[in-house]
Amino acid sequence: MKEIRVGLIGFGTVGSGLAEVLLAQQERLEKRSGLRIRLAKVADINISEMPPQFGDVALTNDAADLIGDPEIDIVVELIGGIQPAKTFVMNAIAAGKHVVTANKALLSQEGRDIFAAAARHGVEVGFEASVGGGIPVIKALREGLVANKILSIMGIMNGTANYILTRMTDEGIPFDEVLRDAQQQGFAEADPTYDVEGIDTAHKLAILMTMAYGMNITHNDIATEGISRIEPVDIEFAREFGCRIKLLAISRNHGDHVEARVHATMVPERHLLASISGAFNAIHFTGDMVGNVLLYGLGAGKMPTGSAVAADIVDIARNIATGSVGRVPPLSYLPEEISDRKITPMEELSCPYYFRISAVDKPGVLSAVSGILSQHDISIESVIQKGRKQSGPVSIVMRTHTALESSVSKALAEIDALDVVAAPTVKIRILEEDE
Ligand SMILES: NC(=O)C1=CN([C@@H]2O[C@H](COP(=O)(O)OP(=O)(O)OC[C@H]3O[C@@H](n4cnc5c(N)ncnc54)[C@H](OP(=O)(O)O)[C@@H]3O)[C@@H](O)[C@H]2O)C=CC1
Ligand SMILES: N[C@@H](CC=O)C(=O)O
Ligand code: NA
Repeated sequence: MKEIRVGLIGFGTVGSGLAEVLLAQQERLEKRSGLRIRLAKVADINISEMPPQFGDVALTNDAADLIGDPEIDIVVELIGGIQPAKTFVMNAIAAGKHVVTANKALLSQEGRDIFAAAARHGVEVGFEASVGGGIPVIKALREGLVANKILSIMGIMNGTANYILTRMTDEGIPFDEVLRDAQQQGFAEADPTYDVEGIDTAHKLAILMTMAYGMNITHNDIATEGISRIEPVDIEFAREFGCRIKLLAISRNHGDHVEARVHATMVPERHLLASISGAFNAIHFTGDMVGNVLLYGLGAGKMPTGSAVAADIVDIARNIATGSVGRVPPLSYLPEEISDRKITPMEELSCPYYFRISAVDKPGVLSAVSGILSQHDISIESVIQKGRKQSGPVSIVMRTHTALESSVSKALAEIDALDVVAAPTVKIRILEEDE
């Protein structure tokens, strides 16, 4: 049986998960591929000894030693971050090795260089684990939906943020405590700001948009807000409005321009995405031929992500064995067909909004606020003002009808400048039930 040798850089959460998947599924993979896929070498800066079940796997602390090893066919990068990950990936490609990575930060920022180098050197780059963890979303988009114009992408793409919001909503656990728990479970990024500020979701949306629309885009082109300003009180008010708060990635293809945004969103309880809990992700595509497709599964964690990395390794191993390397373009479109597209300015977005205004409880405040909103053509659907306080600000909560983002920004700047307003207004966009 032909053997394909894998070299793994980074034996952390996902790296050790991959090693366990390859060991546990060795026979199954042989039956399915006719190949022996062997983890031959691991490079990790801090590990001095491999766990006993991986006793026959060589260990080094120097990634260069693994990349330069002529025995290795596929180099798997699982250290995360931009550098030295990019150097390792580029050196592996230059050495004629195929590469698999779960590193969405790297691909969304440096993907152009990496895919161009891979094409020049005739090697493959697998990145299934970079979006949706264990969910086969990359393969579904690239191969299953190849006969569709993709009209929209919408989803929950960060397990940590969804885990935090779910436990805050269902169990009332404070933000910091749930974040620590997500870190202990290995869901969070090395810098968890990426998870809670929406940056990781923007990395993933950029990768999907490149593949869906054949466009050049990095996460820097995506309007991004996170969940760090969401307080338990917002979760309570969302419940009163019949919604749950989710961190959504939203992109719509308008032909000559495309929408791309990541932000906390109030999702009506009857919407499919409202029921996605914990570290689960759900990614919804609309294709012009197929209609709606929803992919659901664990978006983070050792074994699900290890399973996605293993799937890429098997794909590449099969291509090596059958002499069909490069059969499927990694980004779905031929490289020369990937072009620049205009991104819709955020100011042109229209949707209903939730505002939580912290104001001193004095007569006339509500009319001052409504006056400003009406001057900017923003009409209020409902208002909640709870209790009266002797001192300190109270929350005035409003749900608006559909309003233009640029008008909302101007109105909130005026509202926040009022003497009676004590803190910047919290704004959350609301998804409509049929979106
Ligand atoms: N965790 C998850 O659920 C998911 C993670 N990903 C992505 O997978 C990648 C890996 O994440 P994860 O496994 O969680 O990260 P971890 O931090 O758990 O693992 C990274 C490992 O790489 C080691 N390392 C760091 N620098 C080097 C180096 N220069 N040479 C060799 N080894 C090095 C680290 O050592 P040390 O700890 O000492 O720094 C650590 O053991 C990231 O790109 C992440 O975004 C994708 C999907 C899901
Ligand atoms: N930190 C990420 C890991 C997977 O991509 C997440 O929480 O989703
Ligand atoms: Na995936």
